[in-house]
Amino acid sequence: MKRSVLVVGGAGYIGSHMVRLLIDSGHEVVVLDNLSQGHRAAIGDAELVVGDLMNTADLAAVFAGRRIDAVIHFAALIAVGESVVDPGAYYRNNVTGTLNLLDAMRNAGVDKLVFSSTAAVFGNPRTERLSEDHPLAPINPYGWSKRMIEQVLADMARAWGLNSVALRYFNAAGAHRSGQIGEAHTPETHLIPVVLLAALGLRNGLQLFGDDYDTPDGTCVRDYVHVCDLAMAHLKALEFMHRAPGAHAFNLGNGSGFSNREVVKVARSVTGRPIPVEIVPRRQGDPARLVADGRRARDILGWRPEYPELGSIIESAWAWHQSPLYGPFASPS
Ligand SMILES: NC(=O)c1ccc[n+]([C@@H]2O[C@H](COP(=O)([O-])OP(=O)(O)OC[C@H]3O[C@@H](n4cnc5c(N)ncnc54)[C@H](O)[C@@H]3O)[C@@H](O)[C@H]2O)c1
Ligand SMILES: O=c1ccn([C@@H]2O[C@H](COP(=O)(O)OP(=O)(O)O[C@H]3O[C@H](CO)[C@H](O)[C@H](O)[C@H]3O)[C@@H](O)[C@H]2O)c(=O)[nH]1
Repeated sequence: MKRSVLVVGGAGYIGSHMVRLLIDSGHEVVVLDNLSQGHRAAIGDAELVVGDLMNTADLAAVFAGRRIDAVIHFAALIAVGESVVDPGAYYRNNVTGTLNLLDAMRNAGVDKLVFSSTAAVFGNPRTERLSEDHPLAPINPYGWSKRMIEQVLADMARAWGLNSVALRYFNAAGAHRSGQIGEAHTPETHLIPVVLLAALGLRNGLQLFGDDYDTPDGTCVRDYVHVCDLAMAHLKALEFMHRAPGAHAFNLGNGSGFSNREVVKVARSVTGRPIPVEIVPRRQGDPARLVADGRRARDILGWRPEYPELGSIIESAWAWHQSPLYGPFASPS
């Protein structure tokens, strides 16, 4: 069924892949983004309202005069290390900003939300793979900001009937098969793009944050999931909310963990370039290992990742970073 969807943070990395999928699937889209990290060019012909979650007038204006069936909310500050250094900015933007959005939704009578949560809500894992039943015990302000909103969503389901799905992504990576959109943050802090920028000679190699973790090779382990597979999970969540009221959460990962050293090795093989690595001290706030047990999303949402292999995820990101279209995205807007 055709839906009318507000995508908040839709000009960003994951949001722009969502916008593309919604349009390709025949849905109507309006994007709200402050372009602090987003790119106008990433959303093609979709309608863009430039506005900020911290400005309640911007929010009221985007809902006024539009029929919106559901909101997909990507807008946030996203860097784990930065959140340890500047927690206030993270709680303000991610928590207060989302509360403002929820108030505007309630005022406009919109009761469906898909929320970008994160594996960082779990903190240090007590089991090899993280299922939805694992305790939530974040170890950095970024993770706490998302954990708090998950609680807010549960409370608002009871208070006024908000229906929501929190999707806890593990590590998003890769780019759209068209080669037209992909990851481009300023500054770039995520491992795979940093490694690929080093392969291109646009950075002096990779600073690897710590090799003294309790993992097989001493470097952190993460579960990489293709950005287009994440977008597909949102489409399924959108339909799920129509048949399952209340607040729900799903973990989205492929269930395979790769150490930072393994990521560099696969990237060297995909790019055929030497990628120099310098070991530096640990970055604050990093859990040693985050790997998903994604069975619930597969069983209940029917989510089936199309690109589960790390090699193909990095290949798609490499194609994007080499594309002439990447250049204009290398700074925001
Ligand atoms: N990238 C990952 O690996 C990852 C993993 C888990 C969860 N997440 C979550 O997914 C979401 C999207 O991540 P991303 O990598 O696409 O990030 P991104 O920075 O590329 O996208 C976020 C977008 O939101 C916009 N934005 C930020 N604050 C805003 C505000 N106050 N008002 C309006 N717009 C605002 C930015 O301009 C940007 O376009 C985030 O909520 C993030 O926490 C990301
Ligand atoms: O230059 C770098 C960049 C990263 N790393 C390491 O690579 C691993 C992955 O780091 P990323 O910054 O790529 O990703 P995170 O796991 O810290 O966090 C990402 O995934 C999380 C979910 O797992 C969050 O939701 C978050 O938004 C998103 O930034 C970490 O061990 C990090 O220390 C380096 O060694 N050098």
